[in-house]
Amino acid sequence: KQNALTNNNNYKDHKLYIIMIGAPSSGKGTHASIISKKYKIPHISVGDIMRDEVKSGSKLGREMGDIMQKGGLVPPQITMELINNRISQKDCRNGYILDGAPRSRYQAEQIKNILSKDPNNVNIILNLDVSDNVLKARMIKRAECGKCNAGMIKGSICTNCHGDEVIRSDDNPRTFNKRLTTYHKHSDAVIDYFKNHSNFIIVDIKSHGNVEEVSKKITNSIDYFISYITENNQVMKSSLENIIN
Ligand SMILES: Nc1ncnc2c1ncn2[C@@H]1O[C@H](COP(=O)(O)OP(=O)(O)O)[C@@H](O)[C@H]1O
Repeated sequence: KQNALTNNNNYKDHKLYIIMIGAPSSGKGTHASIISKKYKIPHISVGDIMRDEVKSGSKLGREMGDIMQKGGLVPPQITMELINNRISQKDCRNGYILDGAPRSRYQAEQIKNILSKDPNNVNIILNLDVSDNVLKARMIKRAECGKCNAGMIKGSICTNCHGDEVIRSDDNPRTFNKRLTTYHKHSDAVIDYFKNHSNFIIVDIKSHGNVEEVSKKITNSIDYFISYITENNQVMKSSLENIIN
């Protein structure tokens, strides 16, 4: 169903904020990019922002690069500063999709505080759920475009901009396993934190299928949410899980 939010990226006083969480290789970046185009909200990839800082060669970038190469988390204050700088830009005024944060309870608290300032925000947390075996198999096959950062399969050309592939230096089995361990260490705390805050809706998306299948589930859940708001003029405060999967 088309409505004001999809056309105009806000409905009355509601703005759309989507937070993508999920393990490395769960598809956060791919789906964030699809959602960004469909709902006309900017895609904020925390990993890309950090990689840009590393590429800049700054002292901060060098320190961050070491941590990222070891599969750890960049310190929380630095992470929040990078996120805050980006989301305070003009294009984020009417909502955005945050891909790659929060990754710890502290980040969850900070992001909750930012998004709770406006009680009319539509805050959807998409939790991409994929088993570790599938994640590992995906990592071995994946590359990304050196030009536009879109996700792609190794040995192909970018379908988005025809750019050449690059393989992320942290997509090797050793670093990947560490990233996975880091993810499992924090993910329950992040999800539990939001479960206790009623102005955030958490949608668990079983993401084992192909991109189209998963994308359909995601779009259905967002559209369901939007039509609820359109019809009731209030933000829904219950779980969508049963409707989506
Ligand atoms: N919110 C964050 N907090 C701390 N570190 C982060 C955050 N987001 C990204 N990073 C760092 O950047 C790396 C790459 O992140 P990302 O590109 O999102 O890939 P993935 O989710 O596949 O691990 C992470 O392993 C971590 O070191």
